[in-house]
Amino acid sequence: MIMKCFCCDREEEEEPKTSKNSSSSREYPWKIYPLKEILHATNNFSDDNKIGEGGFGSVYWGQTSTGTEIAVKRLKAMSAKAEMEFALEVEILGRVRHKNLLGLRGFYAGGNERLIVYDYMPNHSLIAHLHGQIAEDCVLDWEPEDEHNDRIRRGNRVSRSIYILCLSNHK
Ligand SMILES: Nc1ncnc2c1ncn2[C@@H]1O[C@H](COP(=O)(O)OP(=O)(O)OP(=O)(O)O)[C@@H](O)[C@H]1O
Repeated sequence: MIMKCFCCDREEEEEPKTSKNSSSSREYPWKIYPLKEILHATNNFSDDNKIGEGGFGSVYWGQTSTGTEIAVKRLKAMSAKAEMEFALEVEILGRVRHKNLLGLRGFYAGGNERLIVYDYMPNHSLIAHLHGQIAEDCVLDWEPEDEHNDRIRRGNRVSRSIYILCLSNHK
């Protein structure tokens, strides 16, 4: 799934420095990570650091030497489909930058290893907020009471449509 919906209630933090490896025609705020740096940050992809599992690989929490928290997706098997997912994700997230979208910090590609480094999002995914314990604790009110609530309701409708789109793409 390319559209990454995380609930971002986060402070603005310093962007990673654009590396010499990044495109010179456009200043992308990502970098190509040395494998060593990612291994060090994730404690060699220790099971204790594992925070999730997706269709294409496992996601690990990590911390860089400067103390920045990161999430690293490690593609589990090299296949044409996985390679395509990797390329698309890096390409799209590398171009889009918004405080409510998951930020790409960089990637590593070498041998059979494909790693994508994101900002770590501690607030769980949109799906976790719409389902499960978090959803039970925080029920959205869909009923408009006044103009302000009506705007929120319309916003919720859009979010719902995006969510449904995400789900249908996910199948
Ligand atoms: N940047 C992140 N910060 C915190 N947790 C994350 C981050 N990225 C992924 N996760 C966790 O890892 C899980 C798996 O993420 P991943 O992106 O691999 O899967 P997905 O989007 O559900 O599926 P797909 O493989 O189809 O993209 C997420 O549900 C989430 O719990």
